[in-house]
Amino acid sequence: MAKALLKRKAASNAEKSRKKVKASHLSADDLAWKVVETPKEAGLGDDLDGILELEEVDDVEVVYEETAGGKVAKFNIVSKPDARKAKKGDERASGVAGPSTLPDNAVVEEERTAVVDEATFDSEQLLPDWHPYSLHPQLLRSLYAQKFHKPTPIQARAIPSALLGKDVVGVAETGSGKTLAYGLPILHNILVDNTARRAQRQKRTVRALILAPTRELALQVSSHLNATLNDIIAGEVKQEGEEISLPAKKGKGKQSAPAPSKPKAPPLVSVAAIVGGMSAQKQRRILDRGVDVMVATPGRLWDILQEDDNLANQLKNLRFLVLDEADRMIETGHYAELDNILRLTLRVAKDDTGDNPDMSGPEEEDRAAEANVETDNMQTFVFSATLSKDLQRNLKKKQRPNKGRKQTKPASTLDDLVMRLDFRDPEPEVIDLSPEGGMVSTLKESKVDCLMGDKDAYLYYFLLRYPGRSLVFLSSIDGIRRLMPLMELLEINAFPLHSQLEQRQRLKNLDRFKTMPNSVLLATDIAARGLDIPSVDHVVHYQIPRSADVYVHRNGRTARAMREGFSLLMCAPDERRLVRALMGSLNRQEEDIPEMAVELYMLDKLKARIQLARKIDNAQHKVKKENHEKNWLREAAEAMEIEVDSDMGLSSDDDKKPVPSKHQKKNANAKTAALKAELKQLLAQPLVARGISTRYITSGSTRIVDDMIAGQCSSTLTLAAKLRLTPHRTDHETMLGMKKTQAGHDVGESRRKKVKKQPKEEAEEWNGFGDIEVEEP
Ligand SMILES: Nc1ncnc2c1ncn2[C@@H]1O[C@H](COP(=O)(O)OP(=O)(O)OP(=O)(O)O)[C@@H](O)[C@H]1O
Repeated sequence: MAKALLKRKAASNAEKSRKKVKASHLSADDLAWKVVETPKEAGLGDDLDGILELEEVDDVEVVYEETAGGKVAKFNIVSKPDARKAKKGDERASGVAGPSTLPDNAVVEEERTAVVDEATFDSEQLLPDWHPYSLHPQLLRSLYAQKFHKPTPIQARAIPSALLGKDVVGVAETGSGKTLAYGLPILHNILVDNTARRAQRQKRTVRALILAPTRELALQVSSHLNATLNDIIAGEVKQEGEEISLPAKKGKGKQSAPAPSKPKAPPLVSVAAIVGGMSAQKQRRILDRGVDVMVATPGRLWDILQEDDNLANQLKNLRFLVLDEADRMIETGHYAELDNILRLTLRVAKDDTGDNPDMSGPEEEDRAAEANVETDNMQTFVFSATLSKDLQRNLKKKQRPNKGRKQTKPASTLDDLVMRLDFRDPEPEVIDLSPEGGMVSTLKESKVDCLMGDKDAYLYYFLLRYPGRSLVFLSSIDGIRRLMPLMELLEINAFPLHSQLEQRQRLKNLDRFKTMPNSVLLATDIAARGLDIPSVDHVVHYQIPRSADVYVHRNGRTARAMREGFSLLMCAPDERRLVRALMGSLNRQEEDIPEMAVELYMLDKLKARIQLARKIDNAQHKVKKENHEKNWLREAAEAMEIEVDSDMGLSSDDDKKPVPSKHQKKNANAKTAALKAELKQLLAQPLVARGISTRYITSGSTRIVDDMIAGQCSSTLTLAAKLRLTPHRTDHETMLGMKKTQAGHDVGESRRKKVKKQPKEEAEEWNGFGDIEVEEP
């Protein structure tokens, strides 16, 4: 600190001008303090118990703000110009490099894209692991730009087969890159094909249909594919025929006005998402313009298909059909729509005038071939992190039901669905890379046993104890509605995500969750599948998932693409049976999941806050509910031109209830306000771990800086004692006396002994996939 102050006083104007000062003012607590090492010569010894622990901070400029209460010190971080940028600047100034049209903040992109030059891009050298697939150069450049330097295991297995024209059923753990495993072969084929089509000025038709169970997943898949189509060549992001300057990074000052743009040429490959909750007209317009790859949810697509024969005809001639997360799709209540859509993709015998025949089954296929069935080369891809082993075996054995043979009852609706797909390939390639027990190796699982009524407190404890991005799964929308106001009252950044929210709101909440590093998404299982949110630190199962698959997919929102992740299962006594069953389906035991350590002393303190928040919520809820009912009644009565009080008799309930007088209302409001004030006070109090004195804390840390600037810290001891209050980097921000730790570090060992891991034959870089520790039965 002293260093910062001295620096400020010593800073010359010349020095200031060399530094780029950011305009944001920070408080002392926001600065990156580090402990000052005590010089040995001072003879103070090592064990000072923190009393003389000084902290300092570098590269901070102090500015004073005149306020009504007097002068207040604020701080600016001064960043030294980055050597690399400085060099660039020098070069520009000296005219060595030509003037750049890029904004300053695009320097990084400029460097990155410089090598992705269309003419000189050498995939053999730059992407040796991708090179053998001979993908379209546009895709290779994009993979390089996205830093996808090698294929993931599922991509390495699926892409070659798909490029050979085979049907593929791919099962691989969550976050393992399945989207591109099917996406790259599709885009490659269409890119090659479209170059020829464009030359012949042919109209676009849908050649790939990707069906996804939820709107969010469909939108995500479509943007993932679009990002892969973005051809990044030196200095610009370019979709074939389209020129866009690199987007400036968010929040980096003013952006220069866009240069007048040339009329946009259509992209070489067009990918569109057709999902519910968004303007159907707009989606129809997009379809009318022509789409190559359609990513859709079954419900909305079937709605459109019923009115659009042209589109239905296009789907009869698909080149690729994909079922992403097929197992979830049949659970979403859209089975009938899905079935109808899939019927359009069945092969039709040329002499067949009726409904589509069931062409599945090997015998039927042979007969069809003889009976002059229209041949086509549609490829079918089915991908999920969870597909039953039985289903995979049956697919291999080609035991698909057919008309002639006595049908054995399929094991599940999913088996039924997949078995009804009309694979053109007599032997679809079944690739199963799913790990034993369904869990990703970089995931740390844990469990906490608690009473049902204590789950709110445990959740609150967890969120405060381990700040980060936490995705909390609840089984019902009502549960989310109950928890949301509590979270708000407790000042937790929480957002809901469930099917009864408007689509716009769903996307907005998802976006907020994605962009805020310390936030909570309270979600139903619509968020369990496929969503690729970068850096979800924790998944919390507030309620036990209803099946093993759901458990796997929920957990799959964290620990993606080899990142570390953490999951917590909250288990009430009544739910233990479910947990045992859940683990049983995964061939595991309840003891396999280690217990999470909880600081019960801290938990008890939090319970007081929760109780108060519940009281406030109940009071507010009661008023809201009554108001809502009354308003509804009044509006209905007005619409019917009826007097509520007399004719409808609806007022009788109201009559029975004593109408609160103005005074009573005022009292109720005052009571809620008092409760809120009480909660606010509780929230403002530091949470202090057992055995820690609050002696220093109460003296307040924020004023220290002002004191120092005003020269009121006369003795070193006073200063040091006050400085002791500045939290150290490793100290927990809200729980004083506790260390900041990662959730995974506070988890005990699994109660089952682990067998020593066998040494692997060959170390792979992407080694988390399909690799799980073997445990004793
Ligand atoms: N070859 C690659 N190298 C590095 N990262 C990749 C590669 N391919 C895909 N990724 C990234 O990995 C992440 C997970 O990919 P994706 O969403 O396709 O996983 P998934 O297997 O479909 O997961 P889920 O089963 O949960 O749907 C994405 O952020 C994606 O950009």
